[in-house]
Amino acid sequence: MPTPPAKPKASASANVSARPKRKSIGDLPSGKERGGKQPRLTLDTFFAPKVSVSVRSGIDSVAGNGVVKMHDVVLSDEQMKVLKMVVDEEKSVFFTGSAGTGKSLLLKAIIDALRKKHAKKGDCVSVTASTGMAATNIGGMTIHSWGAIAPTVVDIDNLIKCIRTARPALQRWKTTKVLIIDEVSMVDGHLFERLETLATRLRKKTNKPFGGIQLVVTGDFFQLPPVTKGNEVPFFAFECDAWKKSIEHTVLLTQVFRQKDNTFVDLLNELRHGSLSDSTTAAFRALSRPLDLSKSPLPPTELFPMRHEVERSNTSRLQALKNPAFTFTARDSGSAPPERRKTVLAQMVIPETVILKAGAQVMLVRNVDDKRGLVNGTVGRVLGFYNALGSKASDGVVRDVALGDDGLPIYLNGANSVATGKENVKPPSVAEKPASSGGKPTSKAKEKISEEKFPLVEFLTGDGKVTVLVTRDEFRVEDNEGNILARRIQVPLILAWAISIHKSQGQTIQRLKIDLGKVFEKGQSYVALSRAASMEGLQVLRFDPKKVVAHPKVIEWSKTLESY
Ligand SMILES: Nc1ncnc2c1ncn2[C@@H]1O[C@H](COP(=O)(O)OP(=O)(O)OP(=O)(O)O)[C@@H](O)[C@H]1O
Repeated sequence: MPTPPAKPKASASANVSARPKRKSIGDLPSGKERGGKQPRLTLDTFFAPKVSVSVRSGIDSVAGNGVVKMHDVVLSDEQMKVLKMVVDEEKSVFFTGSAGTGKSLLLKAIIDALRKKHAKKGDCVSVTASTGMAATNIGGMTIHSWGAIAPTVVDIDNLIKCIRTARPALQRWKTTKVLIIDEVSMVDGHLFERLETLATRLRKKTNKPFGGIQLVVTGDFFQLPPVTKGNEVPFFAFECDAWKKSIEHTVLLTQVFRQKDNTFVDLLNELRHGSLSDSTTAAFRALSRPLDLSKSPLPPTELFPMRHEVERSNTSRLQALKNPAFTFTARDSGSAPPERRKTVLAQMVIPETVILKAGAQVMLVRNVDDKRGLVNGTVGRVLGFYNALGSKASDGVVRDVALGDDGLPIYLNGANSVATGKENVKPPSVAEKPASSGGKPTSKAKEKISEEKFPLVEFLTGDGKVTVLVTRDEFRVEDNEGNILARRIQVPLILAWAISIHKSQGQTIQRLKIDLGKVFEKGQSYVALSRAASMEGLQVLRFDPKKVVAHPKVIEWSKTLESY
């Protein structure tokens, strides 16, 4: 049975402090600032635009026997229960669970199923998340962008006036049947309240909460909290009245998939709640030993709380490599005025310049092939730089490559054909012999070979190694009418000897090194440590139980949750 809606003990107004004034792309001036000769504003002038991404996930079958598969993964009973509750029973649901319980995977299954169900009704399924990164991962928009919530417009009547001038946003408010919100732990309670008010006022009159929109909300409140200024106490979404009114069912997923080792799962669970027994503390301290480097071609990825620490670590390690550097400069375009375009491009996960060398550790920042583990967050090592085969060099992220006995790459063009190439030699010759799979070279493989050389990367996935040539891909930001404000064509890789804890959220990392001495935020240690797939692949430095803190409000509230 689903649990009844959670009844948090903390009151909606408890520990609430002034909301931080956050800047976003083209913040709307305040009411005062907008007086006088200012041109009439439309919402397109200030809210963050839609981020367009490719999410290549899908349900393989929604079979009559009720079994749902995400590619080769079969949803568990508890995941199925949520899926049915959302898709068949049309309930407003919040599903949560500790790190690795398959919330993201389930959400992708839900999105696919809802889109299929509502295929004829256009865009009535709205996919959003609290942060740009999280939105990118599920092919959605930030909740601020979706709702046209200008952080600087405090007065709700003013905000409504603004939204009414933005046809696409108003349309979304009116036509949405299901609103999905991912990584809800970072949604400020005041924002949630505001969304509910807007839904009630902008949509047809109804007695139903949230203007009759079905909510599908997920996240883990033990992970990262809403951003606050200084020492402000966060006001979590679960604390606000709108939450209590709108969420019909709360489901706690209990089966952890990321870690296979139950001992590790138990240790992480204690860590999640921030109350560690002596034996758990001892177990984490014992993980300070260095990882066995002979067991993997890659050194462990280091996690840092601060972006500048990440940059310093990556830059110094790149410099230490003696191999020649290959610089990939983004090809940028877009219809936004130059300054605006610059701001939009600066916020993309992929930088304007990517400098790589053979031997560099890199991370894929695109979901390319879930089935083979080539997803946003997969880490690999650059083996060398080679030409892409085929007519277009920038037609899509990866080309399958295997290394031949002579150490040269064999290009697998599609499933059946091959060609070989030499590093830094242009163009590589097209092999006439069939691949080991027995196919023949396609005509495409014989077409003109691009001048540009791309990194050949050996990725380490949960199932082993996958070697692919990573070509350029398109990152784009659109406004709400689908106009491309900014487009960046770039190799979808970032350096990954080190990454920030923020960027690591949602990822599964096979080999990880974390220095907890530098961690400051509640939930941050848990997010960092729970990325590890195993204890064997995890090194923890300066483990200090005092740095492992869960927010007391979250602990209290979580006591009201039970598994379904
Ligand atoms: N039903 C399932 N069967 C097998 N593997 C699964 C299942 N559900 C999820 N997984 C796998 O478990 C891992 C963790 O899943 P996922 O990232 O969805 O968890 P999460 O709850 O969103 O974690 P986090 O809160 O840390 O982001 C992934 O590798 C995912 O493919």
